[in-house]
Amino acid sequence: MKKVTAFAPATVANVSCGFDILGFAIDELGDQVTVMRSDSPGLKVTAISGDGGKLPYEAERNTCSVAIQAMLDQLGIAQGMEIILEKGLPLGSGMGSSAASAAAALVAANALLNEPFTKKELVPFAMEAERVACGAAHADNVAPSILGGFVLIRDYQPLDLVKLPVPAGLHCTLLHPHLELNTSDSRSVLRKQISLKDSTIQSGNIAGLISGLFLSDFQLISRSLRDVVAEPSRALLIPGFYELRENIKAIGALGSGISGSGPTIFVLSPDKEIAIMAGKVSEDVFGKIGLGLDVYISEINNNGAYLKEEKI
Ligand SMILES: Nc1ncnc2c1ncn2[C@@H]1O[C@H](COP(=O)(O)OP(=O)(O)O)[C@@H](O)[C@H]1O
Ligand SMILES: N[C@@H](CCOP(=O)(O)O)C(=O)O
Repeated sequence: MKKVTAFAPATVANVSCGFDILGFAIDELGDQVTVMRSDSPGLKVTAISGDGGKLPYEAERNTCSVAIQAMLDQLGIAQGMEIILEKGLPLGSGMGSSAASAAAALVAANALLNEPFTKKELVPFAMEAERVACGAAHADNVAPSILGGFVLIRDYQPLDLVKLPVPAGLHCTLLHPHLELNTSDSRSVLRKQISLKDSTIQSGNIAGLISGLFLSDFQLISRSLRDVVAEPSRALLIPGFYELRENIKAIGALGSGISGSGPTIFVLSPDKEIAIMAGKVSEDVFGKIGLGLDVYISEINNNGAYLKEEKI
């Protein structure tokens, strides 16, 4: 096999109460990466589209090549490869953009090398790419982008990933106001210490959210979508955030929160109709503020990154 293309989806990290330890994958939106064997040594990013000319071509800085290099280092081989990135995700949006590039690159390169790794084993390589993109090797975007569904990172050392069930009917609305927030900047505004009281509240909510997913209990999910760790500092960077939350609750959505480090806001709904209504309500809120908005409606994507094309 000489050339492989893979797609990896956008993701919602944190899901309110799961800072750095929970994320889920979205349908359709994502990045596509083609990887080709090359006779010349090293990894070369040869084309990038859809990024407005903003992303780096240097192999040490692009998350596609950083992730593949980590994989090759583990295998102890020096296979040369050319990489083409088709960026489908907006940058600095909170939808796991750097993660989707790395996830697609890894799934393609793994296929090119006849699958030496399982999908789960690819996650640590993608985490190295996150370290380069935002300074922290967090897995709550890369794990769901590769594996699909809701993924819990029970521990980082050693990495312990748990795929969680997805209740039937659960829908997500992603509201992307036209602002750019860098993950590293949004991490720098976070408090370094939290109180015992906040730690108790956050633990109760993450346990409640995970129980709600297992029990398909929408009301329990709704009560648990609360974040006292990251949201209080980050919501200040997103105009309309709290007004939107009130309007969303009024239409019967389960709740809303910051997607990853923002500015995108995610809304979880028990069905598609409410998910669509959530988009309409948000257009009003952001229209009043004078901010452009993109709305995406999706079920939870339970499959994650996949191969699109292989050429012998
Ligand atoms: N393929 C890529 N290679 C290198 N940097 C990337 C790539 N894709 C996105 N980035 C950059 O990584 C940084 C962090 O992005 P990311 O963590 O994905 O933010 P978000 O998920 O909020 O869009 C951003 O500055 C973004 O431009
Ligand atoms: N847990 C991370 C998630 C960052 O997600 P992104 O999509 O904004 O990169 C954090 O909260 O910093």
